[in-house]
Amino acid sequence: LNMSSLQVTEEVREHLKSPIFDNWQWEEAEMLVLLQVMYTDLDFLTAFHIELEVLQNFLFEVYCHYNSIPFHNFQHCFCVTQMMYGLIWLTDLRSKLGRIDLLIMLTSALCHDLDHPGYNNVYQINAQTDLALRYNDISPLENHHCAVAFGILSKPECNILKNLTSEQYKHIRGGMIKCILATDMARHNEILNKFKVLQPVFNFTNKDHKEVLMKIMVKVSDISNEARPMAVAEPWLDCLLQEFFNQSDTEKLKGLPVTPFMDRDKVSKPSSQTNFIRFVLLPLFTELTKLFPCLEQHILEPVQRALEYYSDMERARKEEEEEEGT
Ligand SMILES: COc1ccc(NC(=O)[C@H](C)Nc2nc3c(cnn3-c3ccccc3C)c(=O)[nH]2)cc1
Ligand SMILES: [Zn+2]
Repeated sequence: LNMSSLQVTEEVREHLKSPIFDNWQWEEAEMLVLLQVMYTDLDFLTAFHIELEVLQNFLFEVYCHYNSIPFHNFQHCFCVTQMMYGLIWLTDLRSKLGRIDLLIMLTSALCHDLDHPGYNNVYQINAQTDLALRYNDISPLENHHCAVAFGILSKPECNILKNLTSEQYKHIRGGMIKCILATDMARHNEILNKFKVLQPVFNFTNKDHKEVLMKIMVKVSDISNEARPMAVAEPWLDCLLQEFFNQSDTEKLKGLPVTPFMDRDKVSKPSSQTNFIRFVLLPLFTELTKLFPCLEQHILEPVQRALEYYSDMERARKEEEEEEGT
């Protein structure tokens, strides 16, 4: 895999900074080069003395540790990292946070679902898997993703952090652990409520304020598919439901409890998505937009359009059912 082969045009570099970037147009090998562009364009290589070859080894090793499953695969990793990259430029975070915090956010996005098995925490705990056993039922997946990330970084040829001071390394390790563990949706309300308290009085020099914002930015990037054009977002929902249905099929086979919004006999795509957008996405994106008003047009409005799209679909389906019922 010759990473420097693909010459990235200026136009692609600019497009890479926008939330309308379409992942479905790109091969995985090209995505690896685009990830390399993100690290170089944010000046991480010069700032942290990262050798290009070590970055390429790191990115390739990350690529190898994502599994070929319907949703939580390397394409999802790329989307989340690309959204994080876009948000950093759109909000001009480079002028508000230190470069080391940007490195934490981008690398957390890149690593946040490493080696995801396609079965969520509820399954891990109910099925008493090795991961649930190892992590005592406490965010088993997110603990695993983070441990795999630092397993990769422990290899000298992949260690992009090797030329940092021990102070810097401690700060990055602590930040990545907090940000990756924050992607457990069971903690969604805990983290959003903390941000809601801080947002009106947000202080970019306050350590605790910055920590909550970094967690929110990784969370927003992680579940942001619906902020992309519908042609890009809708296939992601099909992939997600495929993975959820695989899990609920397995749970039924094993006699384990089945999560309602994962049950292929119960889930309707439009109604589950309207609920998700209304009760999870919009409150989260609205709060972040209060801190960065420029995000209104880039992520809030697309999500509001997505809500209308799925609400119309839901209404049409209901009318069809009523006609069939008569
Ligand atoms: C509070 O914890 C929750 C809340 C909602 C959901 N998921 C849903 O409501 C449904 C299945 N929809 C949904 N879920 C989504 C999306 C993006 N990521 N994502 C997702 C994927 C895996 C685990 C959790 C979530 C939220 C999306 O666009 N839609 C899953 C966990
Ligand atoms: Zn994810």
